[in-house]
Amino acid sequence: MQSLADDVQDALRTYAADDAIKLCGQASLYIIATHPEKVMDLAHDVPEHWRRLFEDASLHKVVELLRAHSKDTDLEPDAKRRKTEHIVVASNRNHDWLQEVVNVLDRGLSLSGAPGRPAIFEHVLEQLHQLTVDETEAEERKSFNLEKPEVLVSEYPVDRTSEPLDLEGFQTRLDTDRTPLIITGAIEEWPARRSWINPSHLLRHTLGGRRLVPVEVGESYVADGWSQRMMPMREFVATYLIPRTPLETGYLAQYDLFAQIPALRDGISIPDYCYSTPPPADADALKTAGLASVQQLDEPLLNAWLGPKGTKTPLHTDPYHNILCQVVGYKYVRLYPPKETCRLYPRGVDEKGISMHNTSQVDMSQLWKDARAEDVERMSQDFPLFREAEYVEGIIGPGDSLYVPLGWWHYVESLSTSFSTSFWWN
Ligand SMILES: O=C(O)CCC(=O)C(=O)O
Ligand SMILES: [Fe+2]
Repeated sequence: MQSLADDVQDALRTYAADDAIKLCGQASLYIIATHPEKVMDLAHDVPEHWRRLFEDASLHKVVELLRAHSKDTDLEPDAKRRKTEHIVVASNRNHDWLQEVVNVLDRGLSLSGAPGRPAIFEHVLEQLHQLTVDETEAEERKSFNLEKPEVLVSEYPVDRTSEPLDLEGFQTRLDTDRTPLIITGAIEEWPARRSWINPSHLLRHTLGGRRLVPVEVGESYVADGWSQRMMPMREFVATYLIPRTPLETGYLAQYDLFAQIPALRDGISIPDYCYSTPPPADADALKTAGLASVQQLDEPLLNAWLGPKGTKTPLHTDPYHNILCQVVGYKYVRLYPPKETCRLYPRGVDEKGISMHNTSQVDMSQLWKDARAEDVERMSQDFPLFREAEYVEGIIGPGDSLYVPLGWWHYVESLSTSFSTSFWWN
């Protein structure tokens, strides 16, 4: 690891003179090199030049850790044994130097956004990938719970395509009909349809599961005790995805995992539908989406949604059209048109002052499956108009893509382990 540390150190030396000195003065170089942790603790949520310092401090810390590790392994005279030792030490999770390095890299990446040195981060991550690619883990031999749910018999099913739909066909439908649609077979060619089924694929492409990912822990984002935590992918997989009955729900939700892990991005592609021209949004749709007019996106916004059976995304709206692609597992979806907003009881501003107008007060999870009479009764007392609201519902399974028009309210609950990708566009 000495040579990787040298690479990073050299790269920092070459560029630091230009950047850090210009932005923050000569002393900053000394400070980030000698006190990287202190700078990293300070540099949250701040202007770019501070994020640049955070970035460089993170890389200096990485140099320190790599050097310390190579000193440890230098005690071992046999170079060949030393090489394998990297992997053995790395697999000893109680003393995992690699995890320490990855923690620093991922914190550096997520908090700074790597504004100045993405290539150095990429280089280090690629080298570490080579080191971990042969590791095997107990989780790798386990599988996800992908059992097929019972068929949903509904009076109000979401429309479903009966034959393949190309961009032109989708555009024609958009021009005539503004309702949700389940499209089958559109993502059959995605490599992700085959690879994401295996926990081993996720672990292999996240440095043996060491990459840190944000996980929402708790029943749903409006439930008491809900929190967000950064944790290694391996911990997320072992604690929340593999057990049939985990102690609590953990959901890697609405997160651009593909920007962080480009190897996963290779498994999918942006559906052509995102390049259609939606009809001008009607006033109801804009109002429910909290918009005066549509803000044009240059490119679709990608998000990963990875979780066990039982994740619940409360009834809400988004200010975009959406193609929600179901890659692995099953989800129940229920959708209400924008004109029903007055029957859906949007929330107000929460205790932290955050606007929750795009989220309904109605707890759908108690109302659709195995609903208890007393919950339904309480709900109709608290929200008397809710029962009258028109909706459509359905189950999306592996290979399905759900079109959610802008401003439509949607509730989503996973019925098995599930991995979906959403593409927000307009
Ligand atoms: O899949 C989910 O849990 C929610 C998806 C969603 O709300 C979205 O893609 O906008
Ligand atoms: Fe959504």
